[in-house]
Amino acid sequence: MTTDLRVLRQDEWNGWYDSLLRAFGGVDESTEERELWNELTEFDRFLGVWDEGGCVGTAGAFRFRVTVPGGASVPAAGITMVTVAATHRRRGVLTSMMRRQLDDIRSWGEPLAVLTATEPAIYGRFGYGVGTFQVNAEIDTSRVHLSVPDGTDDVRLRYAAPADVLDACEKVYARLVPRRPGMLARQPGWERLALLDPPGERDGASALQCVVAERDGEITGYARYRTKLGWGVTGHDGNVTLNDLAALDPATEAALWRFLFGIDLMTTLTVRARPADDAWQHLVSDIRRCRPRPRDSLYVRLVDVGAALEARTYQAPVDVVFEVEDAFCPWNAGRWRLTGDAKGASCARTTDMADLVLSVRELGSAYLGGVSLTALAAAGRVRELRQGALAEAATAFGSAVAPWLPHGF
Ligand SMILES: CC(=O)SCCNC(=O)CCNC(=O)[C@H](O)C(C)(C)COP(=O)(O)OP(=O)(O)OC[C@H]1O[C@@H](n2cnc3c(N)ncnc32)[C@H](O)[C@@H]1OP(=O)(O)O
Repeated sequence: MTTDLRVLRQDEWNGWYDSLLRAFGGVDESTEERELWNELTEFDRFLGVWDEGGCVGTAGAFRFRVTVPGGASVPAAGITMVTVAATHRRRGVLTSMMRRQLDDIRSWGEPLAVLTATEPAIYGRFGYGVGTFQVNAEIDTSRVHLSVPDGTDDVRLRYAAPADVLDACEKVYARLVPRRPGMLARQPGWERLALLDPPGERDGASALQCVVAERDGEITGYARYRTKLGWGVTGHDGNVTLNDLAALDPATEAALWRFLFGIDLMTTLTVRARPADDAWQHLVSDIRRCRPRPRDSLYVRLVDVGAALEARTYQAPVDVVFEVEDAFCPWNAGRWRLTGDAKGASCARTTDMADLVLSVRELGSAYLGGVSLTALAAAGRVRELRQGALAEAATAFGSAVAPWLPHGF
């Protein structure tokens, strides 16, 4: 099979995007969403594979910055829109795009690549490890109650049209980005994703609604959500679905959750893609009736092991030699000495004996502090050669705040 893999041209985008939608199950997307993705496409970083004029492969790499433990904002390629036409599957087209992408990302000097996967089994072979988990929940708000902290009553809530307060909400989001590993610094344009609200995709629910929280005249948080009223034999049976919520302090956080729990005629609150350590889980009277479920979220690939490990800090002093296996990006393979603490780190090639043996995929999983090296060792995926090195590294790599990806891409 001879196919042509090359950078996407602007005049090819429509056919390229149609091919992508077909591979994602023939999604019928709104014009509004299509136009937004077209605007967000970074043409110099998007690839297409062509067979006799037809598009059979798509892949992109957004120019992102992701927060790492310690608060630094590190360049990361946001891998997206990866598809291969069903007519051309299992012939190595995906592998050829992954090869080209990772070589490109290395040449751009970006130490990380990140993605969310339609199927978790796809990307491990290319060195991506699951680095963050999210929590989904179906909360029975007719039975579950909240205990809120002092100060909650000082927070004022008001309804606002989502577009009218977009800039103010984005400022709140931007203040939260350095506080939590995994959060993405949003480039101009990306905030509009949160406003997408095509009537055809509401499934009987309301248009997007927004409530902002204020204290002393300043916006300190917001929630965007939809409501869907239903009636059962016992009466009202409505559902609230939360799209996103951000709060700068505990009182604001509690005020917003109390609002969502208390909307009249609603008996359930559906929560998607929240941080693993989200505060509401500790405000509720009955976590079991909230049915929290973890799900894999952001996959992380260290494209440059040395630069990536140096870019974050470590919550306890660490001095270990890793033997890294990386068949797909062999420039990472070999021994690296990492020394670091909460102030900074250095990571360089070494000929010293290895303390821990692992593949780049495990390093990707542990990188943001959301997956423990000890757990990976218990699964046989990290081997300890020097006694004590595992506990030392596992403690150092941890994060006081659970890493979290705030939105898809
Ligand atoms: C970041 C994102 O965009 S995630 C979106 C991923 N895309 C989708 O889910 C859209 C629907 N699926 C597809 O488009 C395609 O099936 C793809 C992209 C997942 C795979 O494309 P292909 O060109 O068929 O993959 P390719 O032939 O290069 O396979 C490489 C290897 O991965 C394996 N593989 C491919 N797809 C899968 C899968 N879904 N699950 C498990 N293994 C897989 C292949 O078996 C092969 O293994 P091998 O090297 O041991 O033989």
